[in-house]
Amino acid sequence: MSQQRRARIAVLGGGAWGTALALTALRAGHATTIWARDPATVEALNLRQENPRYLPGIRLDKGLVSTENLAEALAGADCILAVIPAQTMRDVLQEISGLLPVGAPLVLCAKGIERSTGRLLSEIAREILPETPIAALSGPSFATDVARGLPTAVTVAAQDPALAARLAGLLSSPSFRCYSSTDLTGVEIGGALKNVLAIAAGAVAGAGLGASAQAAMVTRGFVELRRVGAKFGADPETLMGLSGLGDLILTCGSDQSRNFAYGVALGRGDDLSGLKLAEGAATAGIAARIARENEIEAPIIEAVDAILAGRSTIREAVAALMARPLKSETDEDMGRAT
Ligand SMILES: NC(=O)C1=CN([C@@H]2O[C@H](COP(=O)(O)OP(=O)(O)OC[C@H]3O[C@@H](n4cnc5c(N)ncnc54)[C@H](O)[C@@H]3O)[C@@H](O)[C@H]2O)C=CC1
Ligand SMILES: O=C(CO)COP(=O)(O)O
Repeated sequence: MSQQRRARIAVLGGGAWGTALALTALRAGHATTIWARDPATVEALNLRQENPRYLPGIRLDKGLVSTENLAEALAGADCILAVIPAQTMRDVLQEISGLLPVGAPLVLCAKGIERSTGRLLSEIAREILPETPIAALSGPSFATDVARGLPTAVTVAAQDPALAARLAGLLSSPSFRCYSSTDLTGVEIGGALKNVLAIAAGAVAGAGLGASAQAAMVTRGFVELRRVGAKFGADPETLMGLSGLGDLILTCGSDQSRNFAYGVALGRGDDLSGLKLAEGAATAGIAARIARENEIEAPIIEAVDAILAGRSTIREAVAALMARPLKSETDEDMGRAT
């Protein structure tokens, strides 16, 4: 679908990804307002075309508007992008309930599972905003790459195919290509779990266990992602796409990934305080619990949880993974087999 008319886009969150997505919306020709709660960020965005706290060193395009006032950001919006950390999504959705223009879709752009409930972000959104059309945007996309206008492709998913296609058209621009999907669950699961697996891959790298171990960890981690996805009813093809395998490839091998960097620090035994947002650290525990409760074999996700909770060291976890009973590589309980 081609690009659509000039719309009003409200972006909730003035962090790295919120700013980058606001730039894509602007470049797609839309009037774009960022709601940020930090006054210094609002001022920097409005007056200096920069976001020194979250996107240092990147000069932003002219035309972005930012406000601390939620009602002002949402007034007249045709589409809202929610770009705050997954664990804060519920609070922010509660704050915006009552302020949303009727019929305007909400696009969830965070990657995670709610730690306290095990809910996907779309489930939380439906619970709090039952009248609002819900979508999700996910895929391999570092904020700095997107902000710099480097070519990027993502998936925009909504259960309603017309909505998914409309949003993909709305948000696409020459450097930002959105594919549409109706597999909202699959797109969300891929984005949430790849963060946990990026921590695992980073930990292997940080502990100096070698590139071969890292490749094995990512590959077997992907098997776990597909198993969990199958349980949630995700389409296996979605998980092979941008929001699953694509994002896993990106984040499991690049220091640009905050989750990978978090894993590297973990593997080296460095101090973890002061590191940037690593959503996988918040999702690991609940993902492991979901796997256990549904009798899904997910030893890597469980190992990340155990390491983060201090129940295991990385070397113990890797030794345990290597000592698991031998089995067929393809004899798996996944979408393909169920
Ligand atoms: N940075 C990236 O390259 C990408 C990030 N994402 C996802 O986007 C989400 C946000 O990530 P980033 O923007 O990169 O994080 P960030 O750490 O750069 O920014 C987070 C923003 O959320 C705000 N925030 C935090 N708690 C809040 C609350 N309770 N109420 C309102 N605002 C709050 C912060 O003030 C900040 O503006 C995450 O789920 C991440 O996985 C997805 C794709 C790419
Ligand atoms: O999700 C991302 C890229 O697609 C960003 O990854 P990190 O949150 O690990 O930096």
